[in-house]
Amino acid sequence: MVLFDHDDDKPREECGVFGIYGNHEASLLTALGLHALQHRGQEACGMITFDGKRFPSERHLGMVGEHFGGDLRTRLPGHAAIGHNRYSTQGRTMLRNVQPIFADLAGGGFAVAHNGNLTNSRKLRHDLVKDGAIFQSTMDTEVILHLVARSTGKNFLDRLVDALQKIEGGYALVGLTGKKLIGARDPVGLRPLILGKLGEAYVLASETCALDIIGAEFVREVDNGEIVVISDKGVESYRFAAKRPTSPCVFEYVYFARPDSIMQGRSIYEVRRRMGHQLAAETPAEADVIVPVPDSGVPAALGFSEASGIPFQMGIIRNHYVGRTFIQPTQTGRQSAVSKKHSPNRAVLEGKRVILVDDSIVRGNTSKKIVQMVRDAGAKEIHFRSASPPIVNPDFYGIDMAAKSELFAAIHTHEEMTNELKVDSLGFLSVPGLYKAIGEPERNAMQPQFSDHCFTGDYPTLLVDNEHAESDKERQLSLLDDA
Ligand SMILES: O=P(O)(O)OC[C@H]1O[C@H](OP(=O)(O)OP(=O)(O)O)[C@H](O)[C@@H]1O
Ligand SMILES: NC(=O)CC[C@H](N)C(=O)O
Ligand SMILES: [Mg+2]
Repeated sequence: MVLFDHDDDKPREECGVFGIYGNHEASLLTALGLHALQHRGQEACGMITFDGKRFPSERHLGMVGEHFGGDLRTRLPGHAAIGHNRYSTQGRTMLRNVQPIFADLAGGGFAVAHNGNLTNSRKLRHDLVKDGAIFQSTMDTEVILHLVARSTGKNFLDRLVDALQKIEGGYALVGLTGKKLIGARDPVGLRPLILGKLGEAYVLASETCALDIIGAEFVREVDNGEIVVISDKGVESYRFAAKRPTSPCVFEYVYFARPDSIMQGRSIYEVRRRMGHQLAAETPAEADVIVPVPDSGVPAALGFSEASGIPFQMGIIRNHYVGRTFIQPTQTGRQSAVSKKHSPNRAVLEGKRVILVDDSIVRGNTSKKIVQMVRDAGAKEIHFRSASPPIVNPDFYGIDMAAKSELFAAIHTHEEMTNELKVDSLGFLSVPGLYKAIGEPERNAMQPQFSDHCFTGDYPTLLVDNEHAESDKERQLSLLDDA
């Protein structure tokens, strides 16, 4: 008998991670960094510092601005800190599932914050529990702490390497011990992690926008399969996986990252604008105005307008007090956020032939509502364009696209989508067009330059949990009902 609903452990989306070592305002700077990374996770935020003796820590449900104001130097003192913005992938939104998570290991304290999603964490968790491990959360991330704790490696680094070699999936990790700030990136390089410098202090962050906000300079990206250890000795680098070409998640370029961030030397904004150029070339339409679906559709719409010569107009106004909708944890939350977020600008739309440009269509929540809204505001024709290809496969590395049955393009033909959206025409960017926009002449089918599984079905890692059938008992990760 199942006593409670199964923990809703379906993957959702990204998270933001930040770490700093060697600055006595570490917590203040971490709060700023997390603030710049708010778009990567809106459900919870947390921070842990090291003050020379202990690990002051705060973990909250909600956003950074609500919790990390005031005199943080008193609340969270120390010269080193790590922080996290959570967008849950495994484990519901509740206090015990807020990161960073901490453990008192035999050798001292260890805290970790994770962006990404592990694809074998449920299998590992079941094995660990059988072996006596007591889990405090239902997050995939916690298995890392248990694996480090149980490793017989001779020092901390060996134990961490041991743990990382057992996990599969996507991860950018920041870790903190009494002596070190640690960064690690999965062997494929699915999730982003960069190294920066602020005076004598070193910084780790998901995106460059978090360096900009604190005035830090970009040093380099953490390599796929690399661990960086930052201590009083400076930065040391170790490999825990064989060298292979990196293949970051292409969705960072499409939607996740902030447009002012730089990834792999590319401006996200410029990439998205080029997606718009490409989209205009591949799926032209006759129209009076190009209207972006704010926020993430804006650069591509601008590009579409540049390439087509059709004027760009703000035909949809975005309410600034509603965040990202796709990263809401529930379908009801997502739908109500979409309605509150966008309003039609009748002055632009009435009597016009409109091309609506968004970065992507996932479940179709946004596009369906927007089209209706634009129609009600008097648009004569509506042509919907997505600046990414149809999303037809689920993601298991930290994006909220777990079930194929939820993906609009996976369950409908092109004609059905056109009818369901009630548009005059519908167009998507092609996979070759996407690669071209990012700056690659073509996709390397043997070794794709990006993890593009949501479009192609080509998964870069093993999907252990997905292939392992769980019993009812196994699916229920925790009986503690404290949501
Ligand atoms: O098809 P759907 O399931 O609706 O998901 C896709 C939509 O969600 C995202 O917007 P979001 O509101 O999350 O963020 P944004 O403000 O950055 O565009 C994305 O930009 C699309 O607009
Ligand atoms: N979106 C993320 O990167 C989430 C990290 C982690 N898997 C969690 O659920 O907390
Ligand atoms: Mg959007």
